[in-house]
Amino acid sequence: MRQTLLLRSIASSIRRGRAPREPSPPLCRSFAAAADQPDRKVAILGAAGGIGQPLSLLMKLNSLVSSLSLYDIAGTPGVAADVSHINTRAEVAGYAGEDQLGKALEGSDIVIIPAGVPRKPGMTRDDLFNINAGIVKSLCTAIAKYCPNALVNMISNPVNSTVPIAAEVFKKAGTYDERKLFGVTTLDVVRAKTFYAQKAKLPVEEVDVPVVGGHAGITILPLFSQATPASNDLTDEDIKALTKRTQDGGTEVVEAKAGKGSATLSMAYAGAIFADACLKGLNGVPDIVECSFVQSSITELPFFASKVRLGKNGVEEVLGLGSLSDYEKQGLENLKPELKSSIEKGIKFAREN
Ligand SMILES: NC(=O)c1ccc[n+]([C@@H]2O[C@H](COP(=O)([O-])OP(=O)(O)OC[C@H]3O[C@@H](n4cnc5c(N)ncnc54)[C@H](O)[C@@H]3O)[C@@H](O)[C@H]2O)c1
Ligand SMILES: O=C(O)C[C@H](O)C(=O)O
Repeated sequence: MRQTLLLRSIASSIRRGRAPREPSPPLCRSFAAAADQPDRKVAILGAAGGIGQPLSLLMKLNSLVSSLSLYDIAGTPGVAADVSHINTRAEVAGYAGEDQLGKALEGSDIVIIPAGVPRKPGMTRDDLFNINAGIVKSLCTAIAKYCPNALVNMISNPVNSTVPIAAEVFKKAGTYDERKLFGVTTLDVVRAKTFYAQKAKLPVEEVDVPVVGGHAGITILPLFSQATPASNDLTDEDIKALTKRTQDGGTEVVEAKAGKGSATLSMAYAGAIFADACLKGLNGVPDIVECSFVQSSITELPFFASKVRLGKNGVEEVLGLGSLSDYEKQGLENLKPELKSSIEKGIKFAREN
């Protein structure tokens, strides 16, 4: 088609006795080509919020997305109109209010949930439980009804409890598939990589650090003994400080924002990385591995964050912990009681409400 047009323009220039014009380079190139990618619908619940807006932007830039469904209790028509003008593949629709939730969810391959309240200084993630547990429960009830086969990427805190709540809701509805439910812990990995690269003076884009356990305080356990590239320059004190900074990364941002919420931009980045990995897995790209809080049997706890291999049906394999340093072994034992109690709290809430 382009070639035919070019030939016609050359022929007409020759007829008019002018030199043929070079075709001009395309304007506003999109980020990536979409050729031959299957159609994928991604829904974001809480899309008008601090995380939801930049996450909507990043998912609009992802050429694996053909349909982007933005849902919130209010404000989504504006976000959707704004994002929809970006010249990338995904068609964008905004839905506001509970009566539009079904339409927002129908046909979704992935549902990302950043709906709920964030922390203020002095609060723990568990202090969000009373509000966010109910929000997550009602959204998951709708997912079970309108898109029971979707992969669910849970961002809403406390993740250590909201993932078990989602599992119980899906079990009750008869739609639970443990391969399709993920607590998003990617921000812990993003932080661990950044802090480790800075301290070890390594190029950050080459660094990998697995983070296991859960997503709150000491339940976040970065495995610096498995970091790559390995660094021989770090002392035990350095590793302790890096571990603490990773565990307190969320609080560092909450305090810096001084009452105006928690991490939103770095979380949107992390959420977009994780959703992209899920999309690639669904599309059959091999060897897609990310850390995530999933149903697990690698410890005695029913949910645990570790490396998981993603495939066409979600989790293909939950990978083991690998060999741990004595410091990490101790960290693992220390985190279990808190993680166990957060998981049980979520399960109890979902069963009783
Ligand atoms: N997993 C992580 O690593 C991580 C990182 C950062 C934040 N978070 C959590 O993400 C959540 C959102 O944070 P934020 O900064 O975007 O908050 P925010 O208040 O800026 O946005 C939340 C959005 O959720 C919407 N919402 C509330 N109830 C809803 C419902 N029933 N249905 C749909 N939308 C609803 C609100 O209208 C709002 O737009 C918080 O719970 C926060 O703790 C998790
Ligand atoms: O710290 C928070 O409350 C938000 C989030 O869980 C984070 O790790 O940044």
